[in-house]
Amino acid sequence: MEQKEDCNDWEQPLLKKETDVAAEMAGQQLALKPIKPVGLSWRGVSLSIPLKGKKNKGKTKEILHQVSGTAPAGRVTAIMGPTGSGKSSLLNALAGRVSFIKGATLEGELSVNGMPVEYGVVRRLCAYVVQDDVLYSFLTVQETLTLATHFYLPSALSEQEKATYVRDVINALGLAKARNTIIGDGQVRGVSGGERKRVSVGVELISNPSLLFLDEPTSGLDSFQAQSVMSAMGSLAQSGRTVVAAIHQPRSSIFDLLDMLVLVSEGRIIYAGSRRGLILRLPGMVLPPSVLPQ
Ligand SMILES: Nc1ncnc2c1ncn2[C@@H]1O[C@H](COP(=O)(O)OP(=O)(O)OP(=O)(O)O)[C@@H](O)[C@H]1O
Repeated sequence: MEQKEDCNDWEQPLLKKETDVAAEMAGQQLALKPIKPVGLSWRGVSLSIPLKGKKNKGKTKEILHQVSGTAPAGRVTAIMGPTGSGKSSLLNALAGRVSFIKGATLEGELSVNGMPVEYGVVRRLCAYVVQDDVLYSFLTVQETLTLATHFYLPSALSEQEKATYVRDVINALGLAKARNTIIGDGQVRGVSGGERKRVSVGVELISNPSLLFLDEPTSGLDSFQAQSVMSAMGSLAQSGRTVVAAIHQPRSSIFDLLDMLVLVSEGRIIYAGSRRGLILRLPGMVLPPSVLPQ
C-alpha cells in the first residue's frame, strides 16, 4: 500500500455531513473530517500504447480517442461500455495511473474544480479500488481496516485516534455487523462478496479521499451484493465525495443508482452526461450492443 498525501488542503468550502452533525451532537467526535469537494473534468483524452513484437516496432495502438466528460463532486459517475471498449484505460488515465505502462502516450486536459491540473495531481488526490482486491483472509474486517491505518495515517496519531477512523469507515460502509467476521477465502467462510468489496473500499477510505475510483466494483457479485456495494458508493457520494466507477453492463437496479454516465465504445465517447439526460435522448440514439444495462 502506498502512502497518500493529505487530500484536505484544497481551498474549497467544506461540506458538513448530516451524520457529522448528528455525531457531534451526540458528543462523539468524527475522525473522518468533512471532505472538500473535487469535481473532475477531462477533455480530449487520448491514450496510445506501443504494440509488442518485433514486426510491430514503432507502431502504436490508440486505446482512447479524444474522450471528454465530467465527474462532479457528490455524484456517482459510471464509465460504461462493452468489453475492451476502454473503460479501465479511461479510469486509469484519469487516476494518473498510465505512467505504469511503458511507452504509453497520454494527451488531453484534466481539471479539478475548473482548474487545469497535471495527471499526477489527481493521483495524489484520489484512492483507487482495484478489481481483484488483496485482503488477508485470516483478519477480521476491523483488523483489516486497523492494519490500513498503519499504512495510510500519520504515525503520530494515537491508537485511539486510529480506532476512531476505523469506526467511522465501518459505519460509513454499513459494515458494523461484519466488524468481527474474518475476510475468509475459498476454504474458510468469511464475509459475503459485497462486504468483502466494501472492506476493499474501506481500506482506501481510511485516508479520507475526496475522489474515489473503482474498477468493476460489482463484478462477480450477485444482484443483492452488487446493490449493497453501489448503495454504499451512493452514500459516499452523498457525503460530498466524487465516485467514478468502470462498470460493464450494470443490471437495471444498479443503473438506477448512477448519477452521471460516460459511455465509451472502441475507445471513443458515445455519451457523457447525466443518466436522466441519456434516457431522454435514447429514442434518437444509435448505440452499439451491450452498452446499456441488462
Ligand atoms: N497495457 C496494454 N497494452 C496493450 N493493450 C492494452 C493495454 N491495456 C489495454 N489494452 C487494450 O485496450 C483496449 C481497452 O482495454 P480496457 O481494459 O480499457 O477495456 P475495458 O472496457 O475495461 O474492458 P473489460 O470490460 O473487458 O475490462 C483493449 O483492446 C485492450 O486489449
